[in-house]
Amino acid sequence: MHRSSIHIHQFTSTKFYIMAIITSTAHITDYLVGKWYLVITVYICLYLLKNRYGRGLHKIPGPFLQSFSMIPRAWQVWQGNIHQRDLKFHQKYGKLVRIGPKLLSLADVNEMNTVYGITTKFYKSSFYDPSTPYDEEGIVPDPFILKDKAIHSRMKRNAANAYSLSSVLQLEAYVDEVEDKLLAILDREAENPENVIPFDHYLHAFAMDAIFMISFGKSLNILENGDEHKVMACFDTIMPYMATIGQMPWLHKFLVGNPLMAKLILGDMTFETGLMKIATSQVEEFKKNLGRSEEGPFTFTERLLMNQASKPDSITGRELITHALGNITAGGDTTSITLRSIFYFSLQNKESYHRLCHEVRSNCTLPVTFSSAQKLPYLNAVIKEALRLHPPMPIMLGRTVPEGGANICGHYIREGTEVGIPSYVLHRDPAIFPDPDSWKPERWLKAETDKDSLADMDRAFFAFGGGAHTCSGKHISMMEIIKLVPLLLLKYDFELAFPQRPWTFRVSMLAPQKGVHVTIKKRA
Ligand code: HEM
Repeated sequence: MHRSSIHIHQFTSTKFYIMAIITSTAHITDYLVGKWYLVITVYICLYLLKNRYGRGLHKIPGPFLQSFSMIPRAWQVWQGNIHQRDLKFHQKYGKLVRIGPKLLSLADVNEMNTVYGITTKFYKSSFYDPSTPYDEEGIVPDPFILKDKAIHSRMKRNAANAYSLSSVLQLEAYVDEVEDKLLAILDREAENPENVIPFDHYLHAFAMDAIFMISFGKSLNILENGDEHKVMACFDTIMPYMATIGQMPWLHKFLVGNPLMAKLILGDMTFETGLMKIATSQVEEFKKNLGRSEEGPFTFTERLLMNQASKPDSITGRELITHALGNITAGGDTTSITLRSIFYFSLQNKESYHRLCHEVRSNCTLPVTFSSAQKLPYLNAVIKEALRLHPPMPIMLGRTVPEGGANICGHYIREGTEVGIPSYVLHRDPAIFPDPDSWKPERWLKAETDKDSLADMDRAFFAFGGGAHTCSGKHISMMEIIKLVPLLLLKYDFELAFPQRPWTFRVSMLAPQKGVHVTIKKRA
C-alpha cells in the first residue's frame, strides 16, 4: 500500500474516534443538562462527604450533622445561645469536639498553651475576618484581628506604656468625672425609693463614657444625652453579624465586606461612618493640644501621640487611631457586662452582697481610689467570680493550626484546621471549679481555698484570653470596676427590682445582659 494511503486511513480512523467521542460527550452533556438537578445533587453530596471525611477529623466525636457543613453552626450562633450548646456538646462528647467540617472546640486547660501561648504559631483564624475595621485606605491594622505577627507585636509593643499599670493610675481622674455624672443621675433616681432603675443601661453608658474619657479626655456623655451618636446601637447590630458570619467568613465580602451592602445592612452604623469618624476627629483635635502639660494626667491617645513624637517610625497615624478605636470597641461593652454581673449575682445572693458591703464599708472612704480598693480580697474575688460565671466574651476564640499540624488531646490535627477554647465551657469544668454553676466568690480567696486548687483555677481563668492576644486593656477595666463598685456601695443600698425575673442575654461576640433593674436607697 502506498504510504500516503496509510496516512489517509489513519487520519480517517482518528477522525472517526474523535467524532465518536464528541458525539457521545454531547449525548452525555445533553443528558446531564436535562438532569441538572441530579448533577447538582451529586456535586453537593461529594462536597459534603469531602467535608466530613476529607479532612482527617472524622474520628473526632461531635454532632454528626455539623461535620458536613458550617450552616448548622452559623444558625446556632445566630440564635444567641451558643454558650449552652457548646457546654452540652462538651458534656456529651468530651474535651475535644468537632463542631464543623474543619472546626474543633477544645475545653482542655492543658492545651491552652499550645493554642494561645506567647510563642505559639496558632494565629487568629478567619473567624475574625468579619470583625475587620476598614477605612477609605482599606483594612485597618487592628491588634484584635491582626494575623501578621510582626505588625501585631510592633503595635502592641509601641502601645504597651499606655496600657501599663502606672499609666492607668493616672487615668483615674478621667473616670472620676464620669462617676460624678452617674452619681448625679442615681441621686435623682433615689429621690423616690420605689423607682425601678434601668441599672443595666446606666452601667453601659458609664463604661462607654469612661472609656471615651480615658482614650480621648472627653466623652460622648451618653449618661446624660443618651446614645445620640449610635455607638451602643452600632455594637448591638454588628456583634451578632460578626459572630455569625465569622462561622462562614467567605460570605463577608458579599455582605458588610462590600461597601454597598454595608450601607444597606447597617445604614450609617458602620465603623467608618460612625466610630472611625469619631475616633479620627478626636485624635485630630488632640494633636492641636499636644504638649499642653508636662505632668499629665495623660490620656491614652496623648501617650500614643507622645510615643509617636519621640519615635516617628514606631507607630503610624492610622495605627494610633486604631488603638484608640480598639479601646472603644473592646473596652466599653466588656466592662459594663462585668459590672452588671457583679451587681446581679451578688444581689441575687444576699449573703454575698452583705459580705461585700461589709468589706467595702469598713475599709473604704470617699473618694474611692484604685490603690486602696484594689487590696480588698472579697471584692477581688467577686470580680473574678463574675468574670468566671459570665465571661463577657464567652464564644470560642478561633485559631488556625499551623504548618505541619499539631497534636491536640491525643489526636493529630492537620494544618489549616481551626480550633479554639470557649471560656464559658472552660469556666464550667467541675473538676476545676466545683459546683460550677453557682456563685461562690469565696472559691477565689486564699484563706478559704487550698493553694493547688487556686493555681488550677487561675490557669483555667480565660475571661481575658491568653498569650500574645491577651487583653491589653485589663488594667484599665479593673481600675474602672474596682473604683466604681465600692463607690456605689458606699453611696447606696441596692435591691433587685424583680428578684424572681432572671436577666436575659444573647451571646454573639459578647454576652450583654438586659433586665438588671434595681431599686436604691441613698445611705446617710
Ligand atoms: C472586663 C473587661 C474585659 C474583658 C473581659 C476583655 C476580654 C478580652 C479578651 C477575651 C480578649 C482576647 C480576644 C481574642 O483573643 O480574640 C481581649 C483582647 C483585647 N482587649 Fe479586652 N477585655 C476587657 C476590657 C478591655 C478594655 C477596657 C480594653 C481597652 C481599654 C480592652 C482592649 C483589648 C484589646 C486592644 C484587645 C486585643 C489584644 C490583642 O489581640 O493583642 N479590653 N479582651
